[in-house]
Amino acid sequence: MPAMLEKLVDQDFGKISGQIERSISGYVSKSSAKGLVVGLSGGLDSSVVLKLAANALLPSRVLGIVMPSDTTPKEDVDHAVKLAASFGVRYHVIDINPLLEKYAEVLPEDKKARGNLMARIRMNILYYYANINGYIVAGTSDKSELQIGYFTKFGDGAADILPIAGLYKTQVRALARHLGIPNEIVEKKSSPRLWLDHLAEQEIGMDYEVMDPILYLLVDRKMKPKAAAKRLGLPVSQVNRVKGMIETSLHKRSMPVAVSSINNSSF
Ligand SMILES: Nc1ncnc2c1ncn2[C@@H]1O[C@H](COP(=O)(O)OP(=O)(O)OC[C@H]2O[C@@H]([n+]3cccc(C(=O)O)c3)[C@H](O)[C@@H]2O)[C@@H](O)[C@H]1O
Ligand SMILES: Nc1ncnc2c1ncn2[C@@H]1O[C@H](COP(=O)(O)OP(=O)(O)OP(=O)(O)O)[C@@H](O)[C@H]1O
Ligand SMILES: [Mg+2]
Repeated sequence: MPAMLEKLVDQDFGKISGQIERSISGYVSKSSAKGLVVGLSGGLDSSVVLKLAANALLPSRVLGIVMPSDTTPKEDVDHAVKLAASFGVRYHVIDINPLLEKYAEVLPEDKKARGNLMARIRMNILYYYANINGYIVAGTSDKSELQIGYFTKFGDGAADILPIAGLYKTQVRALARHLGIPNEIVEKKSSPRLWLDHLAEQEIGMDYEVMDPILYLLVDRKMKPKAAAKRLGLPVSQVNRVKGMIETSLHKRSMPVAVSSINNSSF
């Protein structure tokens, strides 16, 4: 394993999970929320968030929502349901296909927009359950996805708290092992499942094991691409590609821009 990647994943995950769990319970009590709701895909990130939430709060204050579509493999649903049941967390399974079909009756066809619509339908359902229970929504984005904008704006990117926002994908995988998440989930290739055969690393065009050290040097160490490339023994063009993804996705990590220039301070 390359040295920089080894450094990233060689962490005290007992300490890290404890810190995240205290942050979750601290925020939940400060916000007077009765609990947390999280979308369960049967993938790595949501499984880790579920476990951290169940550790941080009583499992009875955590609600998991499994929302398969026609592009969700059955084994993902099985993994999500089994995991929630093993933690004693309540869950609902809601098939979002009828909703997608209704949209398809009035919208033009587009593969990517339909995928993003899935993420936004799921967001609506999570907030519905947050509303009726007095809960808040736990998002599952990790630092890799957040920094390159690999999420649907106002879809899976919409949440009230982001428990694993400080951890790169490779670190989330290592944390999952520490937390005892089943191997069938830990070893699953990351996928948004927004269309058939959709794989994250394929769409991004880079493996997380290569991208995370680049992100670390650019984002945390604030290194210039040339220096980062030299440090990692990679072509500078590869580092620049990651830098480009960070820059073009800035709008996804910011509040909508108030383009009006009206200044009320003179009234
Ligand atoms: N400069 C700018 N300033 C302000 N807003 C800007 C903008 N550029 C685009 N936008 C807006 O952003 C929209 C594009 O963003 P968005 O709608 O998110 O769409 P987009 O970024 O094109 O697609 C979402 C990507 O995230 C991936 N994803 C989604 C969900 C989950 C996961 C996962 O890892 O599980 C991954 C998905 O596979 C896809 O590659 C534009 O239609 C426009 O409305
Ligand atoms: N079928 C689904 N049911 C419920 N929630 C879902 C479903 N698909 C996606 N989500 C929600 O959207 C989030 C983003 O998906 P994403 O694929 O990034 O995460 P993941 O599946 O948990 O992990 P990985 O990124 O490793 O695949 C999920 O963590 C989950 O909260
Ligand atoms: Mg996934």
